[in-house]
Amino acid sequence: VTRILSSPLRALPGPKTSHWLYGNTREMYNVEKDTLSKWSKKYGGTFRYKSFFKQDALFTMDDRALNHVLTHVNDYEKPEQARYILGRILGKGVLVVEGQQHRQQRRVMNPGFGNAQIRDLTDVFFEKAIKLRDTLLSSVITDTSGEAKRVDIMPWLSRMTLDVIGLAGFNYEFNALDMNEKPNELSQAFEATVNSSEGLDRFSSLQQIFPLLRYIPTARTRNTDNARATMMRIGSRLLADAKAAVIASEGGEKIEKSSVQGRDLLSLLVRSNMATDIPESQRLSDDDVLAQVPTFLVAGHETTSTATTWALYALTQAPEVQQKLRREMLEMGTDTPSMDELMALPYLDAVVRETLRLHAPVPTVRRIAVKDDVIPLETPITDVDGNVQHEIRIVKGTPIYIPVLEISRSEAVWGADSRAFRPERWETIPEAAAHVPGVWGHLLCFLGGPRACIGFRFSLVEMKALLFTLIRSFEFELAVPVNDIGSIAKIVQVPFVRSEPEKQSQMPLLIKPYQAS
Ligand code: HEM
Repeated sequence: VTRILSSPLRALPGPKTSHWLYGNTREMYNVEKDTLSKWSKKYGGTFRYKSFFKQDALFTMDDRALNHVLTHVNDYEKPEQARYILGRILGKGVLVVEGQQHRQQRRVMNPGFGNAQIRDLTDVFFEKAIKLRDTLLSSVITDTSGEAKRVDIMPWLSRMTLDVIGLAGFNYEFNALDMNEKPNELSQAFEATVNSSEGLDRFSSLQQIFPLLRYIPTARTRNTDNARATMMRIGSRLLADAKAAVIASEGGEKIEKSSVQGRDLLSLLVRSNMATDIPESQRLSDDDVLAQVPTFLVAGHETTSTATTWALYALTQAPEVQQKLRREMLEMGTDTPSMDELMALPYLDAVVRETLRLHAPVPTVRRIAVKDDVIPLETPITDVDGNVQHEIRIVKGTPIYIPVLEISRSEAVWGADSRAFRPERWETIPEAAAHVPGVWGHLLCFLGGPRACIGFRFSLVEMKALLFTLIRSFEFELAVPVNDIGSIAKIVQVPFVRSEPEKQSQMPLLIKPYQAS
């Protein structure tokens, strides 16, 4: 109560509270209602909202404020509820830990995600993209009459990125694209954990808010525990393999070039952890290394497949862009360009940027202030008493809401047509976008600062390999009227069909093989 009465945010403009327990949080996550855009027009880019139990919280789109929050990682941590849910699935992986532990993990992991390491994985991206293309051609679009076929592309892209993260992440074959294979043990375990955190029921939501309730076991928690045990068992085997391969290669044994072993993220992590420039005290324990296996799965699988799903959707709505992109890529006389050739295609690059600007898979990020602080502002605000404020005082425990997607769709930054899909806009980047504190592309889709997405290069090359392969081989149209497509916030923001809500997420496309005229 004292926190509510003494909150320095009380003088900031902001919406009324709609619920004693949830505050404004439920409206904020309802993407369909476009609430954030309405509120930022009404109250400005920085305003107060109410979090759980009507606690004052800060929403900000201000570059300077965001830069402050994202770079002071010791003062702004992930909310405990988010860490609790992720931690139950991942253990103490890099997505979950904070402070010294996080710095230590990032230090050992960073070398695995460099340009050279991703270059070495490009053949895996193409192998699986081509496998997807061939499976679609041979088993899904079997009609030879040239008629387009309706296909929900989401599960296909999801299988492709699962296969990629398995192989490139820890040298494991999921064979998710194999029509004849049953889902294997690891993919079943992974599905079980994701399903148990998706669409949380009321009791699980309450467990997040009231930690004591977490001690009450439910069917959901038991499922998660079982699935986690399976992931850990298989992960331990993969870790042992990775260690053996690294030791063998240090001993001069040659690893066959066609094998992924030794190039996958887990092996690179093991190698970096053994490197002589890492002091003994800074090395990761086996448990810490193991926790990165489900971390890679959660962080690197649906994110990239969802982004690619939205890219295909956007291309169906801009047929001239789809054609121009296809022309650029067909000019390259190979199915498997090198990473450098792929990354040098200018229009493909603009299409990927424009997709991640309009359809950032992670639309919001939240943080909690762990101490009292003063946040500087680029754009001063006028509070409800008429005072102009150049900085904002906040107290320990204040939630901060970073509206990743709202910022990249903002008219103030991207102009009056900010909600239109127009890759050409990337030829001249507006001045207002230059200061967005993101690690990539003047966007916050991969966040910024020391906790920015470690896998952003990995996902960009993977996404481009997918688009390169699919757009050269197929023509895509939307199978339902465009107004029927909505989006819904799950772990990532996914599309669904409004007239078929029971099917949850899907992206029905009409697909036919491309034939040059
Ligand atoms: C389009 C695809 C992707 C998007 C949009 C994306 C987005 C993000 C975002 C927004 C964060 C910050 C989350 C937060 O701090 O609250 C993040 C963190 C992370 N991402 Fe990605 N990601 C993508 C692909 C990948 C891939 C392919 C991998 C791994 C192979 C990956 C691994 C990670 C990891 C390990 C973190 C935690 C980093 C840390 O806390 O230090 N991501 N990602």
